Amino acid sequence: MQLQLQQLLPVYFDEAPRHTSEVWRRDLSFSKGEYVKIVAPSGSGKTSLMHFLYGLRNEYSGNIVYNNQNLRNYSAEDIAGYRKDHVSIVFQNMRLFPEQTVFENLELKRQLNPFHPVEKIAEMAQRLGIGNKLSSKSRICSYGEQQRVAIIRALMQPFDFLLLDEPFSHLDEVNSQNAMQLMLEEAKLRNAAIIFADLERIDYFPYTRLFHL
Ligand SMILES: Nc1ncnc2c1ncn2[C@@H]1O[C@H](COP(=O)(O)OP(=O)(O)OP(=O)(O)O)[C@@H](O)[C@H]1O
Repeated sequence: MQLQLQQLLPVYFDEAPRHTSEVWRRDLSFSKGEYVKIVAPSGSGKTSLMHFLYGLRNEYSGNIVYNNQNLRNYSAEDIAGYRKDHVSIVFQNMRLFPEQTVFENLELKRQLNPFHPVEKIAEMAQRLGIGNKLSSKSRICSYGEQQRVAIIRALMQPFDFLLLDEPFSHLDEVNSQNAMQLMLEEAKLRNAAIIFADLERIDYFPYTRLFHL
């Protein structure tokens, strides 16, 4: 299982300033089991990159190739299958259903392609300190609580690659470390890779490769 970036560049970026990037306009290949840290100052295209890799947007030159298949050639059905089985994401802006409860947000995701039994939802919520929020509508949860829900939601499905777009922006150090530990355990269970994009280096992500965007 390989995810390849071939000379990738957002179409809305100027070419000139990008020569310093270790990601844009490069040929890179990520494999299952790798922990990849991408340090990305604000505005360097972190969210763009994550959305491209998730198959949400394709305003880029170059190619993204998953297991020798170019994402550009995927049908809508192929993209749905790619997201269901192979790649999961924690969005920077969470994207929960505001009128659904925390439990419903998680269970909706779980039912699409169950990797864990339903009991795991409460177990993970307890572990991240939001066990008492399961029956609250997600819109009334704090940003930090919503971020933990978004993290657990990403772990409800199978994946080979877990994409993290500033997943701890609303969390304190202790909560971030707990959530990181859970994601590492879940990645290990699947022998999956983690691609973690953030503004800065953080100590508690044991990356095996480091890139500056
Ligand atoms: N669809 C688009 N069309 C034109 N410009 C865009 C588009 N999407 C993003 N940009 C621009 O590209 C740059 C990078 O945006 P992006 O959201 O990827 O950055 P980021 O590194 O995630 O930033 P932040 O850390 O501040 O969230 C920004 O200047 C943004 O305005």
